Amino acid sequence: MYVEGYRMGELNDSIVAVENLNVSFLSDGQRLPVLRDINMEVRKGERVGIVGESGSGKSTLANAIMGLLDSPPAVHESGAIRFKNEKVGPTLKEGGNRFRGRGVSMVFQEPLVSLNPVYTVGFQLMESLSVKDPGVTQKGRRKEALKRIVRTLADMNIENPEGILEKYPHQLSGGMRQRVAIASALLQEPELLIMDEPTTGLDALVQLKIISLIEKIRRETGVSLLIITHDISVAAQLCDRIYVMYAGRVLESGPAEEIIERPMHPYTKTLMSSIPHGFYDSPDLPVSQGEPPDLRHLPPGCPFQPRCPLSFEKCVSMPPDVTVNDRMVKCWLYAR
Ligand SMILES: Nc1ncnc2c1ncn2[C@@H]1O[C@H](COP(=O)(O)OP(=O)(O)OP(=O)(O)O)[C@@H](O)[C@H]1O
Repeated sequence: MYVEGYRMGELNDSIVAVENLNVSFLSDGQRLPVLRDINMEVRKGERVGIVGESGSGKSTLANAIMGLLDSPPAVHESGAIRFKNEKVGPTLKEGGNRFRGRGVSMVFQEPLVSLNPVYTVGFQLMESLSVKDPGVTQKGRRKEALKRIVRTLADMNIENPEGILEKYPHQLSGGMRQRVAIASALLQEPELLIMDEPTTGLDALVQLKIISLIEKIRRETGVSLLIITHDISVAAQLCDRIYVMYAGRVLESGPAEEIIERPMHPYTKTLMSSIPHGFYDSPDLPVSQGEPPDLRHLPPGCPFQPRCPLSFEKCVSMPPDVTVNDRMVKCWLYAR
């Protein structure tokens, strides 16, 4: 299978590869297809963005990669996930927290999910540190462990890091919680850090600070990043490559710069047109009205077709992946 001009998993710098993944959720006795034929990859040192509206399946994809969909209502229909070219289980059931200590950490959408409300920040960071280095919590090494924790918190631009170790997560501001959650993930020394909506719910100034913090982390640690966001401008600022998701499918992917400057899929164009003018050259396509798709009643063919201002007869059948150099788009406009 060709994705973006190269064979997935063929390069030895692949960190995580998702191949033809199909996942459903059981709902009212029905199988709701939430991820459909997903192919994506994060390579060593890359910053990859998954972009799409609420409900497009971004978090489900991240959870599938993490092995967190290990029981109903999630149903693994088909496909595989590889970590450094090694299959990490043909079924999601094999996966429960499959990456813990193995190189992938996740910062969840709401930092209070990443952080346990009943333990102090210091206790939780010590736990994170022991994922990679189980002996670090032993008596003789506590001083060294504390030093590493304080250094990592300082790297997150937290002033007076010692002062928050005895605090509980709810005693911190939203921005501070996000920094602690990122520190907790980094203490596990991951090769891939997945961040689900890292800036959502934070005020504009804190968002900017978190974005520059993520850039700094990438620069200084070389960690690969998978950024999940509904905000294409966040992906534009942070990512090298972008996958655009809609109704559980990837409709477009390619280098971030090209997607931002020359979006191909009409859905990507509508996402771009929601960015205020002057920030980027928003394409002149009206934002499509209408609700996000109901996965129970997807139209035949392209799922975006009912909202697409450019749809035509062919769109009632599913377009193939059209690959042009390192870009992929799933749209009949390019398959004619
Ligand atoms: N546990 C579940 N049981 C049934 N359906 C679910 C479950 N979790 C998610 N879904 C459905 O799967 C679809 C994708 O949800 P998902 O949270 O992955 O989307 P998203 O793009 O991350 O959106 P958001 O940013 O709002 O979380 C949605 O239709 C959602 O209702």
